[in-house]
Amino acid sequence: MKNSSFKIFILDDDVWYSELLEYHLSLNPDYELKKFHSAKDCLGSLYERPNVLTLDYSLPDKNGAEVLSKIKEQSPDTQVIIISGQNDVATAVDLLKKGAYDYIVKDEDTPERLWNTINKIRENVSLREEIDQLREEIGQKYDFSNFIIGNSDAMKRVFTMMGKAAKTNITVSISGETGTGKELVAKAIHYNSAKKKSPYVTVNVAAIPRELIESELFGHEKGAFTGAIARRLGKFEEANKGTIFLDEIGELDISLQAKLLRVLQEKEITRVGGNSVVPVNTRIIVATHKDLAEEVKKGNFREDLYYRLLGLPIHLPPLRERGPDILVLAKHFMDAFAKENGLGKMTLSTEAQEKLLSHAYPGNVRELKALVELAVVMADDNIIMPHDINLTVSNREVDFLAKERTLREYTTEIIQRFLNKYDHNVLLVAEKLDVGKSTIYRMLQNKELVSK
Ligand SMILES: Nc1ncnc2c1ncn2[C@@H]1O[C@H](COP(=O)(O)OP(=O)(O)OP(=O)(O)O)[C@@H](O)[C@H]1O
Repeated sequence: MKNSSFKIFILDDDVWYSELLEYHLSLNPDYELKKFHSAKDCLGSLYERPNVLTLDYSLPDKNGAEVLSKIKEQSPDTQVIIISGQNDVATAVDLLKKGAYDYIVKDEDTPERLWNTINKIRENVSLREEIDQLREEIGQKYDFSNFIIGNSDAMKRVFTMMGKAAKTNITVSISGETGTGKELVAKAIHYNSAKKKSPYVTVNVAAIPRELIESELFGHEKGAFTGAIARRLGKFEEANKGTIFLDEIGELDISLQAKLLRVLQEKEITRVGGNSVVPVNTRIIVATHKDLAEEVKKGNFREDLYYRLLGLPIHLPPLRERGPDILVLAKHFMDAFAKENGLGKMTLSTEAQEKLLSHAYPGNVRELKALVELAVVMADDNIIMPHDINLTVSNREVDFLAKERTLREYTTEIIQRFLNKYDHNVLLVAEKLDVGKSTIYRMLQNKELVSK
């Protein structure tokens, strides 16, 4: 039990009787007992929040029902047990309706009955505490700052947007390069929202063959097509009252885009091969690594659907723009992997840190995680050295040049990489690259570069 001490107030103007109750209850050393002989004194001490209060119904200074309502007002969690000289059923029913926990008539069995009732209350209190604690633990598990790592300004902005998204049911569109954590963000929004106890269903639009996607999303009736041997519910129905996460939404076939738009507008679906409409109440989160606005311009994505889905946009910056987060994440993955594999405490050498900072991470966080895990396996003496980090899998120069950019974009990227590498020491970076420090300051001010 979490609270070993359990506070009980005994309110009875009969001094002898209250001492009798006190004597019986004091047999349990966990009970902290206090006696009061007037309603006024007792009500004045309610700030101590007793767990239980035994209330003599006929007090000289106040009627029992009145005292009960004051207690419920001032200390709603206190359980009140009425102790009455008379067996008056109508009064008992009335008091129980007003929130009393039990009504006990004074006779030779009273102490015994009181003892049992209090034990029952105590059990309930400890169960409630346990439930509260479990709820808190679940909340913490999904509290995004615990499992989405990042202290950079860019990630702080993402956390702020996530907080706003979690408070309402607004549609959320998450953009960002591959491996930046889009799916992680979607999940965290769901588990921090009011829908957290309802289903969270993921559909990777790109992974489902074109001819199956409609039935996957909206379900089908028996005999709708060859092979449809039974009715099957679609992901939208599965996610009813919860959240559906449509990953890679940019890959949705244009013919299905119209159907999805209709579902969003009407808030109902029709299963493939069916006639009846099924209402759905699902929060939608979509993600894409594509620039959807660009896809709209190219005619690959419907403009009306684009605006429907845009909702609250959250952009996940590429890892190379998160500055010091690279090392924070690397250490997180290193510790987690070492712990999972019982390898003891690992250290990342300064040279290894420099090597990690100088890489561009086209695969973003996913790539960093894989690199670090391999490095932990390769490391001798629990220290990761530069040669344990295998960057050849994705040659950084090739990556850097693969995507054609303007000279200005290259310049920005180079300065950003140097800033990351040299702990955002502007003077040092200006010296190393032989550019004016005011150029760097100006670019930081214009948010072309990301500061720490
Ligand atoms: N900020 C972060 N903190 C901790 N782990 C992260 C973070 N971002 C991403 N990850 C981890 O990196 C991996 C890739 O993340 P995720 O699958 O969410 O990316 P994604 O953007 O959805 O990728 P894709 O575009 O390929 O679907 C996962 O293992 C995820 O747990």
